[in-house]
Amino acid sequence: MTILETIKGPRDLWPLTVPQLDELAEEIRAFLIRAVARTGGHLGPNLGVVELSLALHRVFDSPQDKVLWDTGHQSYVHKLLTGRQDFSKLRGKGGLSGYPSREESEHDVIENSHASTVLGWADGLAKANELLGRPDHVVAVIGDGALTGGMAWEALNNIAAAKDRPLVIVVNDNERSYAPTIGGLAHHLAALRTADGYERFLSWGKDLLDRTPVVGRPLYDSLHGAKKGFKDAFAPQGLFEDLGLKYVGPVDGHDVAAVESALRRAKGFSGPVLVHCITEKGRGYQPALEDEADRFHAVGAMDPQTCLPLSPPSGPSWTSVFGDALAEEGARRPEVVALTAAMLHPVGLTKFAERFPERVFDVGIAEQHAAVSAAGLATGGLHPVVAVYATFLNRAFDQVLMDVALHRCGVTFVLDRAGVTGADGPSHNGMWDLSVLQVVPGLRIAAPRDADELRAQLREALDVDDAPTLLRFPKESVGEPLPALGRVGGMDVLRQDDAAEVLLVAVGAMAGVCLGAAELLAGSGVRCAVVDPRWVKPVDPALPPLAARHRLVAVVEDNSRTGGVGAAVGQALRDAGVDVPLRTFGIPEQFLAHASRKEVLAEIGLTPVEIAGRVGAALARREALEPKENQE
Ligand SMILES: Cc1ncc(C[n+]2csc(CCOP(=O)(O)OP(=O)(O)O)c2C)c(N)n1
Ligand SMILES: CC(=O)[C@@H](O)[C@H](O)COP(=O)(O)O
Ligand SMILES: [Mg+2]
Repeated sequence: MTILETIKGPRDLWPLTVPQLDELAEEIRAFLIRAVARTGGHLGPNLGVVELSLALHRVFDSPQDKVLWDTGHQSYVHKLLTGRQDFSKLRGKGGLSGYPSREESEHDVIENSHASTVLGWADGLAKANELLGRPDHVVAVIGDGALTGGMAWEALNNIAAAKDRPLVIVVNDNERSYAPTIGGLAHHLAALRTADGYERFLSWGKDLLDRTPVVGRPLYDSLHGAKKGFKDAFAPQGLFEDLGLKYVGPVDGHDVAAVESALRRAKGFSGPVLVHCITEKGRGYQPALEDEADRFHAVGAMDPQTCLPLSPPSGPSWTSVFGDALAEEGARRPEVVALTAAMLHPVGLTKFAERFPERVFDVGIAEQHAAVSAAGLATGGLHPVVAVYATFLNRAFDQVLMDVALHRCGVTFVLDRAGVTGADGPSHNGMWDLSVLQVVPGLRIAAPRDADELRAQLREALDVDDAPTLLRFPKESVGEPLPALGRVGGMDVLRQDDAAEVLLVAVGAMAGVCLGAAELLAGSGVRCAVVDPRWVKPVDPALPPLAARHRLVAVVEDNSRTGGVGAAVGQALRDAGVDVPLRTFGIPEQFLAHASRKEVLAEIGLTPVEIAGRVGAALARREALEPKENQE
């Protein structure tokens, strides 16, 4: 039996010796490589927090003490130590979530996989403990990447002010988000890392000079006098200490005894304290360590020996089509610049960055800053393209509204992972953008249905320099071209039928689903036309009169039904005095449990069969309600 198999809960760690802990760490790494290669997941981040997780659960008594994880993608070891060792369906339907989950365990608190929130949670929990007289500890783990998010600093500002409120912050500093972490903070963390090197260098120098006859001592004394200036130059006084936080570190995050000692010291402080752990993303797995792009930050199911994907993609992704198109546009349009929030490669900016390195800005995990900086770039005469995952733009809504749109800035937002993403769980689905952004005056939104449309709509967006534009597409292969048979207003006709009873309005990647539904309906004698609005906001003025020529209209979108495109179409029809019955198909107003995109789409009825069935039933109900003489 392995040591790992004996760990049923954190307290089983407490009696272990350091050699046993080192052995357990190796067992855990082997487990992670084997299990995550089989299912896919965040392998690199979790390989980097093995010893840290062991030490945390030896020093703190979870769940009484709260162990909190920022972003939560690095909580696999935490799960292994808190009674969850069946990773066979990790991130899959009915299996373990890839993030903390209260439903799974009392040891889990934050399920939200959006970065930079952990310190806010910790601030609140520590205040609650103080007010309710609980002696429990709160320890928050935040990565160096997540620390570049503004929310982290809002929390730090509050935490540092409460000098007598215990709270332990662990900075898991592996020098990377996906790519190496950017910005002044990264430089400061690096300086703190050298602080340790500086001290070691100093003690080495002192020993050497002590052993140097005659000149040694006087030389050491003069150097020592210069120490203050030298230290400030090479290891500046900690930003965190200047804020008012106690600082412990830097600590070798892979030396479990050292981490444990630092955490025990921190636990003993009566106020807020920051433990700076130096770790290595991908530790213990050479292919991850050699992965310059992102140290196997997030891998698909793969062969652990060859690292080749077990199920290669069926075709080019939307991301790759966008990346190629933007690089081409960038060659023609010198005013185009690109912004990423620490996800240059995942959002497809690699090629653009290779060709125009001076025209790409990685702002760190700071989507709000990206939007406001883009407003500045646009006002300065450039055309910024802000490429983010759809769900992460949620936090920049006010900046899109009040900085970009209010000032009519020509900024183009490109939302990857729009719609159901699936395996990353409820906080990763890009299911709110078409609802939340409906209220932004002047913002124009496009949803391409295939690669050609993505390229065309990107060009159209880049031509707009007096208003914000936005494109959105899902996490999947881009699929076959879906050619237009004609155009009505600005809308493409995908299935032509002048005698159609039903009009299906297909939003973006739902075009294929609508064409499939129309085919099924035709098989049961219901004639359908299918249109793709292309630009879904504002609603095309040609849509109400077109709708009026049908007996039923259905809008199908990979977005929340609440306040989405379907709702906007309904409002446009009413405003135009068109009272044709309307059905809206989309994502229900709920948080979706993790499963594959395909499984989730089936669960929520965004499939040809389901849509055909419900449209057919709605039409039948309409017929049943109509007086006989009205029916053709
Ligand atoms: C608001 C937000 N933006 C972007 C992401 C995507 N993302 C997930 S993990 C990650 C990098 C996190 O880096 P760090 O905090 O240093 O953790 P590490 O992976 O290095 O352990 C990013 C950018 C996110 N989860 N949340
Ligand atoms: C934790 C996080 O937010 C990202 O790592 C995300 O899981 C990546 O998603 P994709 O795998 O879809 O790029
Ligand atoms: Mg990091």
